[in-house]
Amino acid sequence: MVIGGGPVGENAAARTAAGGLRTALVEAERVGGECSYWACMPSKALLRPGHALAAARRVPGVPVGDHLDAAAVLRRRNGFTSNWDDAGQVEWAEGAGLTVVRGRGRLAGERRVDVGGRVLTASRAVVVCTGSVPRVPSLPGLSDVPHWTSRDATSAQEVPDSLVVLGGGVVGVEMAQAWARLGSRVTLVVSGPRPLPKSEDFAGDLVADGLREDGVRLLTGVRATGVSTADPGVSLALSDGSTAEGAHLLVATGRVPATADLGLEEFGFTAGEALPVDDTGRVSGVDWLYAAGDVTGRALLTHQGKYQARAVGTAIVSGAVDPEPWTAPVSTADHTAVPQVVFTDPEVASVGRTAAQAREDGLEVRVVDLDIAVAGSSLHADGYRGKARMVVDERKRTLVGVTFVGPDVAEMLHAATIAVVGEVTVDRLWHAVPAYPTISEVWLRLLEAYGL
Ligand SMILES: Cc1cc2nc3c(=O)[nH]c(=O)nc-3n(C[C@H](O)[C@H](O)[C@H](O)COP(=O)(O)OP(=O)(O)OC[C@H]3O[C@@H](n4cnc5c(N)ncnc54)[C@H](O)[C@@H]3O)c2cc1C
Ligand SMILES: NC(=O)c1ccc[n+]([C@@H]2O[C@H](COP(=O)([O-])OP(=O)(O)OC[C@H]3O[C@@H](n4cnc5c(N)ncnc54)[C@H](O)[C@@H]3O)[C@@H](O)[C@H]2O)c1
Repeated sequence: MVIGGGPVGENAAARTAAGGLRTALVEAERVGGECSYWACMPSKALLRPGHALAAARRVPGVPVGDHLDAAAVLRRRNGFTSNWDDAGQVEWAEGAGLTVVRGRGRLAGERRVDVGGRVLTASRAVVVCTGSVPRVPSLPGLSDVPHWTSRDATSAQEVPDSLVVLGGGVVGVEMAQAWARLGSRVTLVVSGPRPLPKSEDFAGDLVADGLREDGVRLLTGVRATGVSTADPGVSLALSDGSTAEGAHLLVATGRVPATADLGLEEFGFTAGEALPVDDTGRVSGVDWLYAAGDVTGRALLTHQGKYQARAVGTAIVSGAVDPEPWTAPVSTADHTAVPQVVFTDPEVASVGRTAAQAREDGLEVRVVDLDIAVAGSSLHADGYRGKARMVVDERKRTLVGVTFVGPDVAEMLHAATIAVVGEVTVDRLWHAVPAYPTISEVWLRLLEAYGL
């Protein structure tokens, strides 16, 4: 039985059903989860038209207007969320052999789950895939002032006249750019020197430049100290004594695992904390309980959660005990090879460790940095600006991290992921010849700069 029918729960359930186990999928809101209705899909649908317009403007000879048709963009976004109707996803789940149970699941003893007073019992395992919820910072006034979370920012049916975004993580930068390009006056408040603090510094700097070019007022190095209502909207007091005002305030300060009200305390776990799991997804100390996705806090990304779900499903079906790393029931890549794309313009596409993380991990590291300036990039856009970094483990001569920043670099990421996961040596990579004239020729330049 799977609690939580987001992308991760769906995948865990489909895997056990395909393995021949009768599988129930318990979902409290919409089958498809946060990703389909208030996260990945609508946010990317809001961003894509702005990227297409910017791309066309960078190539002389393409006749384009100077602004987006916001109503058409919002209509297309509504289509990607099926107007927040999960009938299609339920149909898919039933087609995959799952029994969809509507309601909020709560553990009610060993292998038992209470859904609205009805207790279901799993013969083999229960998998918790309940995702995460927005982290609400303790900010004076915040609880009294209506504000947006990522749900509002991805589902708004009108372009706000102005928007203050608190938090310069992935949600903050993506939503700041999406709404700025749709015509909103956006202020982004970031406590550090640049947005995207978990990425390489140059990534945050280039994204900051992109946001400023789109008219975003970027305030760095300031903390929010309080929130109050203003006419119209919201006023955010800042640590330098100034204020940021807007029609709406988006609080984008991270997420916490959705482990509250799940009956986990009875098994020794703390509500609000991530469920500790091994690499097969088995929850520490409870041999019939598994978890995958955001609720584990391992990597808050749809693709990585789905990878964990495939491992969990395989582990449950096969009953494998202590399987080897890099086998199907084990999500080994979570530790060192997680890919992510930040869908801003410029995009940030990265996998594995940043240079700083690799050094912290005690690796003997060599870093190669380059501007992305090859025939493919100059053909792609006039004035193409981008950077690439390759982090090499000098002992093994393999890549442990790669970051590309620039327009349309997302599709270059999977090659880097294969190199990191496959521990391909730079000497063998030399023989992976990039096609001319593509942006991927930067791979050849990186290897030449390394000394090959
Ligand atoms: C704005 C935004 C944009 C994002 N964009 C991307 C992106 O582009 N790419 C990417 O990889 N990641 C992205 N993410 C992250 C991604 O959304 C999550 O990593 C992903 O949704 C996690 O999937 P999940 O199934 O673990 O959880 P969720 O998608 O949160 O699904 C959990 C499900 O469990 C249900 N549930 C919770 N408690 C119970 C209960 N007790 N009983 C029954 N059901 C319950 C919920 O209703 C929900 O449907 C984004 C996140 C945000 C906020
Ligand atoms: N394209 C994608 O893959 C994508 C897009 C959106 C979200 N996500 C994932 O969803 C998760 C949630 O995203 P997120 O942006 O909410 O979280 P995040 O952890 O990426 O960023 C939150 C940011 O808020 C800042 N912050 C925290 N408290 C603050 C405060 N009081 N004042 C000011 N700043 C504060 C943090 O320093 C951090 O930079 C992330 O793990 C992210 O990877 C992925």
